[in-house]
This record gives sequence, structure tokens and C-alpha cells, in this order.
Amino acid sequence: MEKRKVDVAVIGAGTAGMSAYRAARKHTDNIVLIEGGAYGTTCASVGCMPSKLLIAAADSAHQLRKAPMFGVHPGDVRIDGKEVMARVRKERDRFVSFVVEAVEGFPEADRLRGQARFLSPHRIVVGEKVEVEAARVVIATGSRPNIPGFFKDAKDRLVVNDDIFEWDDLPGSVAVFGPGIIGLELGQALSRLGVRVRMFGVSGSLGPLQEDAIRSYALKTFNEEFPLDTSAKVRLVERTDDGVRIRFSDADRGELTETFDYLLAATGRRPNVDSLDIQNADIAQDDHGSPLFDHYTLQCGDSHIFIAGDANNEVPLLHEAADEGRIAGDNAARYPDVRAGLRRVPLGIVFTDPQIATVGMTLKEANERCKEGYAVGEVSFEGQGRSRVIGANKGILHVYGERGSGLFLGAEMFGPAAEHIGHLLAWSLQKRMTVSEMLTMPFYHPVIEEGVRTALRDLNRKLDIGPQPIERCLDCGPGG
Ligand SMILES: Cc1cc2nc3c(=O)[nH]c(=O)nc-3n(C[C@H](O)[C@H](O)[C@H](O)COP(=O)(O)OP(=O)(O)OC[C@H]3O[C@@H](n4cnc5c(N)ncnc54)[C@H](O)[C@@H]3O)c2cc1C
Ligand SMILES: NC(=O)c1ccc[n+]([C@@H]2O[C@H](COP(=O)([O-])OP(=O)(O)OC[C@H]3O[C@@H](n4cnc5c(N)ncnc54)[C@H](O)[C@@H]3O)[C@@H](O)[C@H]2O)c1
Repeated sequence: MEKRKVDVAVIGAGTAGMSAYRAARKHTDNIVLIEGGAYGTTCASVGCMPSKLLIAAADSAHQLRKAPMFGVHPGDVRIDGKEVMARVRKERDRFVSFVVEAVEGFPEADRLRGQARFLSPHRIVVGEKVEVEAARVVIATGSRPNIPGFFKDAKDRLVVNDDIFEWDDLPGSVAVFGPGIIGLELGQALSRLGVRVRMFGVSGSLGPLQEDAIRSYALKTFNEEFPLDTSAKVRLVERTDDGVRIRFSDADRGELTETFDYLLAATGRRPNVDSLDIQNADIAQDDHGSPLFDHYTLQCGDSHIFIAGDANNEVPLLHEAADEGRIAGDNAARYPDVRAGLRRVPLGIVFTDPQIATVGMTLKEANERCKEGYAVGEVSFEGQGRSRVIGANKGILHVYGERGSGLFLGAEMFGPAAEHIGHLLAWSLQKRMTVSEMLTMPFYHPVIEEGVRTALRDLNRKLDIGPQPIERCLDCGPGG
């Protein structure tokens, strides 16, 4: 077996791993980046980018169908599944090619191909061909779909997100299991592209939504487009000659059987740490076998091992993977002079329509931290001026603030332009602004952000800081 001795070994050449490699290489050129699969990252090849490409096609179809409300009649909307999927794959491949170009731009001697596993805390075997002795290690092995056992009965008709983006054409029907972030984004997009979709969930959860009022509103809205039961009772899943037969109980219609072309498993993701022989790394793990680590340094205990991105199962998002990789790579190179890195405030966006945004603390966390010394401001987008103008007047925004200090704490939203409003709120939170300070910022007219101002005014009043908001105030314009 070939032997290598390096200062830093990074396992996984995804977003976190590439970011860790770049950060560590500022300190040392004796480093390896190990990749067991294809270059290209989850985000570009089967995650963020192809899912948004599919959603873009669905949005386009939806806008055409919506046009008659403005007196505009585009005629019958015809969706060519082959063309839809061809664009998704073509643009996806373009994004992937940029990533591959970047990773192949790293010196060849720094790159190793093959599955890595620990032989001991400092020894890693790669593809059973090379043994690397590493002074420090970054684990950045990502995650993979979690597939409950009984889905196996769907046999070759069981698909995950990776498979969808390889389709040449759109199927006739898909049963989506898991109304989480992936299920909602892909399920709604497929439905808007003319695919018959039914969505099954468990235990009432819906995406990242925590507030009952917002969750029920969102559930009702999604159910106007496709059937979605967040507490489904599924009795049977079986492969038949023409697809996957599913028997389930429907609250209104009792036991039903429906057959679909595919079963999409969107039931969460699992960190790729179980194939690393992590027990040989001598680091503490939680009950699920995930290594324990520090949120600010990404260090596992006080060891020479760091863990970043989806592999650590904390906040499986792209911008977090990039940040964590940078911090972990820098610290691996500096070890034992480990430093706390900048962690940004929590921000999550779901690209459904209406979109979902979550910022900062959840309502439960605000309650725990403030011992009930907090308030919730609200706006409904149903009557909001700009939202009505463009026919996107659905949704609710809740904003949270702390009594006394008047600090803004967080927000949950299901509504129009949540991807942009989420950013404004997250930036205000990271700047530690009070609700009063946020209200001193400019609000143009007529814009959806005026709805944010309405919610912030409502919050400031409930915090006993601001005045009673004026009903139908003129600076909000009609319907502000
Ligand atoms: C459908 C979908 C949509 C998404 N949309 C968004 C979005 O809109 N916005 C957002 O912020 N996030 C989104 N995400 C999440 C985002 O894609 C991930 O958080 C991010 O890509 C994680 O990056 P990573 O570097 O941790 O993992 P990856 O990019 O998966 O990299 C891990 C790498 O490690 C390699 N590897 C694994 N085990 C080994 C081993 N033993 N040896 C060697 N190599 C190994 C893998 O082959 C892989 O290349 C989405 C995810 C999915 C699935
Ligand atoms: N827009 C984005 O930022 C974006 C988009 C997609 C994915 N992601 C990331 O990927 C991660 C994984 O996404 P995900 O949607 O797979 O996970 P998730 O945790 O968001 O959702 C999983 C869903 O599956 C449900 N579920 C679990 N077991 C089930 C079963 N047996 N039957 C039916 N439903 C079941 C859960 O109740 C939950 O609603 C997300 O947490 C997110 O961080 C982000």
C-alpha cells in the first residue's frame, strides 16, 4: 500500500471540503483532499441548483395559468416534459462543470480519489490503495437521503432527489413521502408541471414551520394545489405492473388505494459518517453515532479532528457548509491554536410558492430565552397593497422581539418574496438591531416590504415601545 504523510487531510470534496482545503492551504502545502465519489458537489449536481431549475419551470407554468386573473389569456398551457428536463440537466451540468473546473484546478498531488476510512486517529486508508498519515483531519463527507425500510417495496420505482434530475421526461404521477423542505419544493414543482402528486407526512410537521397558525395556513394553501396529509396513515406500499400502489387512510374518504408512477422518498437526510470507521478515530459521539463538536471551532472534543457541512448534521445548508469548511480548514492547519469562527444568524428559505423563511430564534426559543418577556408582531399579506397588485396576496409573517431591550429576535414567514424579506430580517438580526431601529430604515412604496413594516409596528406596540399603529395609515398607501 502506498503511504503518504500530510499536515492536513480533508475527507470529501463537496462545498465544505473544498472550502476547508482552500483555508488550510493558506497555511501549508502538504495537504490532501480526498473524494470517494464524483466531483461536482451535492449542491450543484443533485441539490440546490437542479431543484431551483425545476422550480423555475414550474413557476413559469404557474404564472401563465394565473394570467387570466389580470385579463391576460395565453391559451392552453402546454408543458413539454422532455424540454423541461433537458433544460434542468443542461443548466445543472453547466453549474457542475464550474465546480469540477475549480477542484481540478487544485494541484494534482493534493487530490486523492477513493473512499476514506479511519484506521486510527491519525491514519486513513483511501480506496484500499493509499494509507495517509495525517497530523490533522477535516471530515466533510456530506449527507445522503434517509430511506425508511418499507419504501423498499416500491422496488425500482423508489426514487430520491438524485434520480429526479436524471429523468428525460416528466412522469404522470408521483407519491411524495416527506413534506419537509425537499418534498415541498420538488412536490409542488412537479404538481405545477402537470404531474399528479399526493404528499404523505408523519407527526404533523410541515417544512421548517414551527408556529401552529402559520403551519395550518400553509397546509391549507398547499392543499389547494395537491393533496397533502401531514399525519398520513399508510397501510401498504407495493410495486405493481404499472407502478407503485399505495393504500392509505384519508380523513374524509376512509381507506383509499392509489397507484403512482414513482414513490419519491424525501424523508430527511443522514450524515455520511457511518462508513468512516469513526470508532477508530477516538472521538466522542452522540447516540446516533455523530461526532460531538464545537459550533464555533468545528473541533471534535480537543482532538486534531474537525467536522464541517452536512456531515456534522447541525445546519445542513449550503452557506453554512461553506462557512464551516472555512473555519474547520483554518483550524485544522492552525491546530492546536484553534480559533472561534464567525457563525452567522440562522436563516432558512424554502423555495415553494408562497415561500417560507425562518430567521433567528423560533417562537419556542424566544419563550425559553425571554421567560415570556417577548411579543409577536403580525401581518397578513392577504390585504397587503403590493402583494394584491401582483396577485401574490397569500401568507403571514410573524416577527418576535424582546420586551425591555426592544431587540429583534427572529421571524417565521409563509408568504410572497420571503427569500428577500428573510435576508432583510437576518441582516437586521445580525446587526443586533432593535425593532425601533429597524423602523427607522426606508420603506419604498408600493413594495411587499411595507408588510414587514406593518408587522414591526405591531410588534413595537405589543412590546409597549411604539405607538398604537394607525389603521389604514397613509404612508403605507392603500392596503399597506
Ligand atoms: C434536493 C436538495 C436541495 C437543496 N437545496 C438547498 C438550497 O436551496 N439551499 C441551501 O442552502 N441548501 C440546499 N440543500 C442543502 C445543500 O445542498 C447541502 O447543505 C450542501 O450541499 C452540503 O455540502 P457538503 O460539503 O457538506 O456535502 P457534499 O457536497 O455532499 O460533499 C460531501 C462529499 O464527500 C464525499 N464523501 C462522502 N463520504 C466519503 C468518504 N468516506 N471518503 C471520501 N469522500 C467521501 C461525497 O462523495 C461528496 O462529494 C439542498 C440539498 C438537497 C439534497
Ligand atoms: N431551500 C433549502 O434551503 C433547502 C432545500 C432542500 C433541502 N435543504 C436541506 O436539506 C435537508 C434535508 O431535507 P429533507 O426535506 O429531506 O428533510 P426535512 O427534515 O426537511 O424533512 C423530512 C420530512 O420527512 C418527514 N418524514 C420522515 N419520515 C417519514 C415517513 N416515514 N413518511 C412520511 N414522511 C416522513 C418528516 O416529518 C419531515 O417532514 C433540509 O433540512 C435542508 O437543510 C435545504
